[in-house]
Amino acid sequence: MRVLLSAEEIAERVEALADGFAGQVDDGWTVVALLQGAIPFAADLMRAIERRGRHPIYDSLWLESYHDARESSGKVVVRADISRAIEGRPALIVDDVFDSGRTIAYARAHLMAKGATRTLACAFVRKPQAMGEAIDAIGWDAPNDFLVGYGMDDAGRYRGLPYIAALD
Ligand SMILES: O=P(O)(O)OC[C@H]1O[C@H](OP(=O)(O)OP(=O)(O)O)[C@H](O)[C@@H]1O
Ligand SMILES: Nc1nc2[nH]cnc2c(=O)[nH]1
Repeated sequence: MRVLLSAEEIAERVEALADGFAGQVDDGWTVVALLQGAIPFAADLMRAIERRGRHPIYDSLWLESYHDARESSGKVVVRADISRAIEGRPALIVDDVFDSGRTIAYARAHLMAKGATRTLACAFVRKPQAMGEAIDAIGWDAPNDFLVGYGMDDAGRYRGLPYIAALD
């Protein structure tokens, strides 16, 4: 395992993202974390947003396309939907990694179909193949490795690593 981004570097980047969102994401917004991978990043980002005096609603949407594989199945499946009405509200989608872009594109379409007024999307990590795909904010541009840590898993393992590493 090669460590690529330390816990300290992650924390600095989360604060910078929260600074960027604090002017936009007010109490009328819903923050939607994409399970399972978004959990550590969403927890850090929500706390950073709350520290800036903003109190959006928190919800989560469980989407899956990789299962235990290192390549996307190409098909996004909803395992569990959001728990509150999103109709008439803007949503900030939060995910751990933006790779093909398929998961976030699906989440945007899903929330808009349920009546969200607009979506912003944020992933902590962007992989090279997602360059040019639609995303509103990212924390870090990663190399083209298979990554683990800070929410990212290998068959369910390593999600709790406080740093991001490449698996060789
Ligand atoms: O941009 P993409 O190519 O769609 O890849 C990104 C998605 O891949 C992972 O989800 P996964 O299906 O592995 O579920 P998980 O969140 O439970 O790990 C990750 O959490 C992102 O949601
Ligand atoms: N764990 C993990 N999940 C992903 N989903 C899309 N890209 C990745 C990656 O690099 N690592």
